[in-house]
Amino acid sequence: MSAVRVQGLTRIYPASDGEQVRALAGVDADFAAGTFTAIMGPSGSGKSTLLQAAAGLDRPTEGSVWIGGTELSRLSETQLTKLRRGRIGFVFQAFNLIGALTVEENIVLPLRLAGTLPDRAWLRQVIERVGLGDRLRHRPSALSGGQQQRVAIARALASRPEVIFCDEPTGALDTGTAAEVLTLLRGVVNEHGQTVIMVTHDPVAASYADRVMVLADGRIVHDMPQPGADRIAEHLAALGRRPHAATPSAMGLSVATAGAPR
Ligand SMILES: Nc1ncnc2c1ncn2[C@@H]1O[C@H](COP(=O)(O)OP(=O)(O)OP(=O)(O)O)[C@@H](O)[C@H]1O
Repeated sequence: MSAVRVQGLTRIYPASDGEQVRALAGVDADFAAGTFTAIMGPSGSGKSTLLQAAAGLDRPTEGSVWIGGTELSRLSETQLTKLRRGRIGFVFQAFNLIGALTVEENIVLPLRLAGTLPDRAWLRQVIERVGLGDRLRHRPSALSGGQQQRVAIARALASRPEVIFCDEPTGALDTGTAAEVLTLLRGVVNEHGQTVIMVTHDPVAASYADRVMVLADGRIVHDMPQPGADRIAEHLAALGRRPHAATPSAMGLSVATAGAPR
């Protein structure tokens, strides 16, 4: 069963010089329920655009997106908002927590916005999983970066969504804290059967996934079962050597030495 499917996904942006930017050029992909996928590729290859379209945050120029059995282009803006609040979770690099609210209030905010009552037993599990039970009354500013990202993950999980989309969730974290956050995402897939789709530049982060998809120029150029951090880095470095492709430094390449515990 697919948690997310995209077909013929094309996104064209108007550019300031009157030209057009083809950020996605007909992407087909199927993300099975209960799997963890990393989306990688050079800067400007279309990763965030793919994530935004697949998550219903942006409407594609052409093509279709399904979340479970629901095709997004058939939905009104109100229906799309409802679907995003109930069936999708988001985690961003910049945490995006509300400073005036406590940790607990941040976690339940999407449920309040959706006007739904929290499933108390599920929330307890989520809070226990992210290890923030003793921080619920704190403001986000009193927490470390890793703890703030764990609040953001708990918030993404609060509605018990089918899919969690993450855009560079460890981009602002040090290596050790990043490993904790990635282990948490891995556990969400292994133990709760949720689906995680994560954009990352980091081969070590990608090595926590079941599958690695690499984009270049708005197309999928590699789609492989977890090959390990070293192989991922090699694939990315090879892409960087192609004519006209982004340089390895623009890809934020780091030399990967460690694989991830699964
Ligand atoms: N709102 C926009 N308006 C115009 N062009 C855009 C817009 N958003 C993205 N683009 C262009 O679309 C292409 C793909 O951008 P996207 O952000 O998806 O790439 P990315 O792979 O996520 O890059 P990065 O790794 O640097 O975040 C780029 O050429 C970018 O400049």
